[in-house]
Amino acid sequence: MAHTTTIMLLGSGELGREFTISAKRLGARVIACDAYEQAPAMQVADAAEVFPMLDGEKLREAVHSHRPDHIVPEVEAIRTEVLAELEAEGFDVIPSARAAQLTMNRDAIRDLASGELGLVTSRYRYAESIEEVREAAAHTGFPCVIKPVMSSSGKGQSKVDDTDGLVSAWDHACANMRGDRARVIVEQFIDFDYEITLLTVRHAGGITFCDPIGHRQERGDYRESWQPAVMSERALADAQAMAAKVVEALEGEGRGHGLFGVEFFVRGDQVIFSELSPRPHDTGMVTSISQNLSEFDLHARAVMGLPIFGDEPAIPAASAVILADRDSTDFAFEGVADALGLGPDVDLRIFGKPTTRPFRRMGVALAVGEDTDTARALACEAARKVRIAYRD
Ligand SMILES: Nc1ncnc2c1ncn2[C@@H]1O[C@H](COP(=O)(O)OP(=O)(O)OP(=O)(O)O)[C@@H](O)[C@H]1O
Ligand SMILES: NCC(=O)N[C@@H]1O[C@H](COP(=O)([O-])[O-])[C@@H](O)[C@H]1O
Ligand SMILES: [Mg+2]
Repeated sequence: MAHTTTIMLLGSGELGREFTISAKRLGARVIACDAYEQAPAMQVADAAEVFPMLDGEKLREAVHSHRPDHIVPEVEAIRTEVLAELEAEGFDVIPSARAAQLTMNRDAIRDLASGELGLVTSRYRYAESIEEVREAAAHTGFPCVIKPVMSSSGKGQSKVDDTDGLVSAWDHACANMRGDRARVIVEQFIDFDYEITLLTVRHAGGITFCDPIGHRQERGDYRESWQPAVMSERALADAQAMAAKVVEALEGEGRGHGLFGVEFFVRGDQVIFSELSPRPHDTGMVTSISQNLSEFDLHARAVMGLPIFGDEPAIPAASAVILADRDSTDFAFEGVADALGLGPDVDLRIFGKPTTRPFRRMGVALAVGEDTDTARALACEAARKVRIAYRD
């Protein structure tokens, strides 16, 4: 009997919104979940459920009531023990409950990558008190980077130049961590030449890679990304081999299918593994303009078990973020016409988040160009033209 694929999306931000559009184009029904109403993906989904993704009871209840064919995590902070239970009951968690569990905790994924798989990473140590932070920093040396083991988008992260900075970095991490575990990773600061995200798709036909995406981060959060990033053949081959290894290791009891954003630092020909998302990556929003099938289309195909033929060559393109700078519940976007008026090589995605806060990502400008430098300049110019007009 014909059957409509139902997908339950856990987290409904900008990445989920684009994924929902891709999945719906292929005939899926999408139920978007997040902690607040009118989240970006909810505005384009078939149905919505509002509850905190860390509330295990509510999560179980929502899954049991909708009985989705696929459960697609969109944020990192999810009650992952419940995902493991649901997987054991026969639900398909994308890419697997193991992947969600390991990547939610920096210590778990780092132990796997560095310890079990032997990938090159920065020197690191964990700490659960200021005394342990001091010992860890003595091990990594200065400068070092301190991050809560549970956080994303740079929350609670600081770069520390000498022992004087350790107390405030520890306090900042504790104040901005997620969950109830006061635990940080202290990492050697890598003075990289550039950093990349390697979108890696694991699907029924095997593993395929997108062209590498270069990006620039501020405060641990991305500001601009571009594709294809120039890399030596050797560095690219090493990054691909490391990405394939870590992605394979995340399969667990699930199918392990989906798109992953694998992050690397590159210094000369040396490739250093940083972390990965078992889902579309924010820096990968550029693929909405650079690739025939975007990272969202590829994730939707991999989730739904649909054909993926191989590499998706990118044309030179870039993305630049549009950030809010204060709290507001009543605002509008100005300058959209000016941004789009820059020419046919420019496009925008306005996410439709119902409220702003300082540094919250509200939209992204996209551009193509003769080369990535031209595309970057154009995307940044377009992003600057879009302004948020606050009315409260
Ligand atoms: N050890 C390091 N050395 C140099 N730079 C680093 C290091 N760790 C992090 N950074 C910088 O901070 C950025 C964010 O770090 P990371 O990806 O670990 O944070 P995150 O909170 O997981 O972000 P997201 O969830 O958006 O991926 C990196 O992309 C890089 O620019
Ligand atoms: N680096 C992870 C990332 O970019 N995640 C994206 O941001 C949303 C949360 O945004 P918000 O904090 O503005 O609600 C998430 O739902 C996801 O789409
Ligand atoms: Mg990251």
